[in-house]
Amino acid sequence: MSAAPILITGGGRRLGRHCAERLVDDGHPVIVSYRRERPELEAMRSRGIVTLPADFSSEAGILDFIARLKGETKSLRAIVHNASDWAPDSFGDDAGADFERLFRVHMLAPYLINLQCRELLEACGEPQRDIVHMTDYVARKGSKRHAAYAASKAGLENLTLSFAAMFAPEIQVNAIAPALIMLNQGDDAHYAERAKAKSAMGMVPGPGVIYQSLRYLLDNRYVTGITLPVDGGRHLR
Ligand SMILES: NC(=O)C1=CN([C@@H]2O[C@H](COP(=O)(O)OP(=O)(O)OC[C@H]3O[C@@H](n4cnc5c(N)ncnc54)[C@H](OP(=O)(O)O)[C@@H]3O)[C@@H](O)[C@H]2O)C=CC1
Ligand SMILES: Nc1nc2c(c(=O)[nH]1)N=C([C@H](O)[C@@H](O)CO)CN2
Repeated sequence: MSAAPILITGGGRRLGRHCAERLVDDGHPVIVSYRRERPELEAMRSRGIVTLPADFSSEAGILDFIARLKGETKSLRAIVHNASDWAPDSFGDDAGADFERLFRVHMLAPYLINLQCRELLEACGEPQRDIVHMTDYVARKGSKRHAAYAASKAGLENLTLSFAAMFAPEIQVNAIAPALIMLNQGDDAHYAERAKAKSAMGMVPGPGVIYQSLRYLLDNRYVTGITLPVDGGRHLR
């Protein structure tokens, strides 16, 4: 029987893509969700990664994805909730709609996918099954410019505790809370220097440190209900 796949939501670029390709390197079948078609996805498909379109900004979009995921596989080894919208706060008429969108992407999608795909994880014949929530250092600190984003990530961090208790011992549920891992296009040198200075390590590590953290959680049979900080010592500054 072939191994059960690992699902990474928002896995078409950056951290999610890096982890998807490293998981394939390590012999896992992988499914990723993506929102926008991009050239990188063809390269991923050529490596056997299954790509499913998904927009989690509406409940209908979330439920549609779940239905298509269940048509794609009857079991899952793990689910990594990586999809995310790092939207700054808006102060106009869109503020409420923007807040609700971030709630749906960062909280409602993981909530409904966990509830409705629990059966796929429990159908996995391997001894360990995992759910990993990608949160953020600012979930505990807040953010002057991304308050709605930070609040929705704090909600996801709290869901880690509830689902860990709800799904034990069959499924382990943990979170990874990064700080600066990768810069974005358009981040200039001044931004980069200011962002690096926020942590004790003062660096932009790249996505490898996230895969190391994911690997640790996937390989450890005795860890559940935790949030693993991967933030260069932000709390020390
Ligand atoms: N990069 C960093 O330094 C940090 C990252 N993190 C967290 O780590 C995770 C990965 O970060 P990173 O790779 O930078 O993330 P990205 O900002 O690149 O977003 C990841 C993916 O989420 C998808 N996405 C965005 N909105 C939606 C939506 N409405 N429905 C479905 N998918 C959506 C995007 O798909 P598409 O491109 O197809 O639109 C994108 O590929 C995220 O959860 C992030 O919050 C936390 C702290 C620091
Ligand atoms: N979905 C995303 N979330 C976050 C991103 C990102 O690019 N996409 N980036 C950050 C920053 O690196 C921040 O940690 C430091 O400025 C946070 N979340």
